[in-house]
Amino acid sequence: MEAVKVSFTYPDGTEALREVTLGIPEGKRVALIGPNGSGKTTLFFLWLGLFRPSAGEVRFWGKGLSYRRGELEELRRKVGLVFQDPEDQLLAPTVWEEVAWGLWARGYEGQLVEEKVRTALQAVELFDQRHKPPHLLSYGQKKRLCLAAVLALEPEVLLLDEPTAGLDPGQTKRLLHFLSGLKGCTIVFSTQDVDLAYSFAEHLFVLWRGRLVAEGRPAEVLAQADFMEEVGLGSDRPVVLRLYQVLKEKGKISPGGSPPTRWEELVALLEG
Ligand SMILES: Nc1ncnc2c1ncn2[C@@H]1O[C@H](COP(=O)(O)OP(=O)(O)OP(=O)(O)O)[C@@H](O)[C@H]1O
Repeated sequence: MEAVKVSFTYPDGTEALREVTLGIPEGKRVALIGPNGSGKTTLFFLWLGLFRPSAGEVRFWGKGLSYRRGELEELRRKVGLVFQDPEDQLLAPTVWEEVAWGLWARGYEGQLVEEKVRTALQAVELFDQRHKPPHLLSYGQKKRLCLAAVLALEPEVLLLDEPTAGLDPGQTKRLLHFLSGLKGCTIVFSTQDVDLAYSFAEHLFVLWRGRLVAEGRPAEVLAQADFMEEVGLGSDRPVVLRLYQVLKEKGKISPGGSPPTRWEELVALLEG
């Protein structure tokens, strides 16, 4: 998925994106990081063809979007978006139907629907709640239900808008573990959390005031404290990276190799 010199201005005149050019590497976990209002959600909507750019071109694996109805339907079969706010996505009377709905809309029936719904709900630990109305779920459960509804459709590309916002640490850990196991799926997630971007993304894009201001490997981009401060993401480097650098300076960890991205890896390095 690519954006080529994409600009987007809302009808009220707010310029949300200006000349953004970026390409999502296929099959990778990719973070879009930026402070509030930097244009992350707008970019997701453009990728899904919900908005058309004011200038520039949105491409899906090299092909520019034409916005014809059939093409948009095809695009939305391949690209799944999980909204930041679950209330924007949930519409069915029960948890089970919330997941089944998208499958029915695609012509799936009977036992196949049963199986796909069960698998998706079990993946997000909500199968036991399948008879409940979604509005009675907790916020974190609603977020996981939205993910299940999209996962059941087996998208090639998963767009996750702030996937861990509002989840407790246990849920966050299990969600990331689950997402790491989705082989072959390109995952693009938006966040303002440098620790999340560092530990989970393989590639990273930094948006600031609607512009793309950096991209690269998380360990390289997020290590630049002054730059991160300038673009409104605070001067704190990711905790694991910071500790690794301090321990290396103090000679507690032998130099060489790439920095660890998770606590477990840092501890393993310390234990030598
Ligand atoms: N419907 C709209 N009409 C007018 N302006 C909008 C609309 N939606 C978003 N904006 C503006 O567009 C800019 C980009 O918003 P967007 O939601 O894409 O940012 P974001 O990076 O996803 O922010 P957050 O991290 O807060 O979710 C902001 O200035 C926002 O106020």
